[in-house]
Amino acid sequence: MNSFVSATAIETQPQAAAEEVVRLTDVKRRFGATPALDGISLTVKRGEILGIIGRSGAGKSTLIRCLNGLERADSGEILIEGRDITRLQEQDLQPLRRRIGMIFQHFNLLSAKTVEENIALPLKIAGVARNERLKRAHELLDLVGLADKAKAYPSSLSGGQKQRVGIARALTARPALLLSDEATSALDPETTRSILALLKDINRKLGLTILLITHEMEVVRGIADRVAVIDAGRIVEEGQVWSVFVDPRETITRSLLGSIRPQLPDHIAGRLSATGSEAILSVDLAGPQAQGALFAELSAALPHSFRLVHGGIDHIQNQPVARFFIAVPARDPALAGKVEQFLTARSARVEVLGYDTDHA
Ligand SMILES: Nc1ncnc2c1ncn2[C@@H]1O[C@H](COP(=O)(O)OP(=O)(O)OP(=O)(O)O)[C@@H](O)[C@H]1O
Repeated sequence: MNSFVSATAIETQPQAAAEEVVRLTDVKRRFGATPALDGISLTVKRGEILGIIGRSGAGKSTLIRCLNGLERADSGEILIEGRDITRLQEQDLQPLRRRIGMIFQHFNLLSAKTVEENIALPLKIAGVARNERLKRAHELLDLVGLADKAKAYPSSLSGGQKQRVGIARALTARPALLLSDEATSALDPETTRSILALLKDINRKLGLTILLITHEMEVVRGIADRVAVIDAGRIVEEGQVWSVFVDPRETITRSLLGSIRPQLPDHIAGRLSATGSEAILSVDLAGPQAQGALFAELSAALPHSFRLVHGGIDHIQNQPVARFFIAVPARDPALAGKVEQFLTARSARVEVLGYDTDHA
């Protein structure tokens, strides 16, 4: 973990405004026949990290452009710290845009300027004196762990270092909201983890509100408090990250969760049919139950009632989240029902996926 300077030196300006930094109500934006945003309603509370996840074409970029006022919504309200940006003229949007810092997939740094100049640029544009803006740039370089790179040019930095500069620049004007647009999509997994750790650290230290737009559930899993799934311009599922992981309701959410959630191995899934010698059940559960002696108790209550096939326990937002696959002998047709009853009585979600005949 990096050692960062005291957050008090660079705190975001406290605002007397409402708890909600962002509130969208029934926002619509259509391009010809395509409803890019089809009635989006969501809120982001101060200090919260909200992940918005969706496939390509789901409406993420349109949502970002509407949020920073680059795109006009056809209808609906977009409140940033209580002010409806859909009603503002272009010249009134400018100060509001300064309340939103942005980081991008490809960093968008100016190659002819040094790291400190890149970071100080928003203050230069705002007319802040050179000494003051460089002081601020150095505070931010300390915060992102790049104090020794002030005089370097972006071309000499790694992708992770460039994104740290991008984060520092986004924070220069002390924004109320950090908007992250696929900020880790161009980075390798290890660098992604370090950038997510940095964002979480800044969120904790500064109380910074972060809206993460991504197509990767791993990013959401890493740092978000809540997740909203966007599909065809609509929020189709929303909740605390751990609860969406344990009980995804929508097919699109299950698909986005993909391999970061245990799946029945392909060679077993491919064998499943409507009859067979064993029923294959998925078992999902979260909280203390996920770490309890659930299977030992099941074994004691119903001896020889199951075989563990696959799965494990993950920890999301400090919550144990478990997903297992078990095989239950089908010779006693009532057994699968009894096992299911035993597990559901202990708050597990159980689904019979099919029957297997060949587990040798
Ligand atoms: N300027 C535009 N003109 C016409 N159609 C557009 C325009 N911008 C977006 N769309 C359409 O609106 C829908 C949502 O697009 P958007 O770019 O917001 O999705 P996205 O989730 O950001 O996708 P990606 O991850 O691929 O960038 C798509 O069907 C897209 O083709």
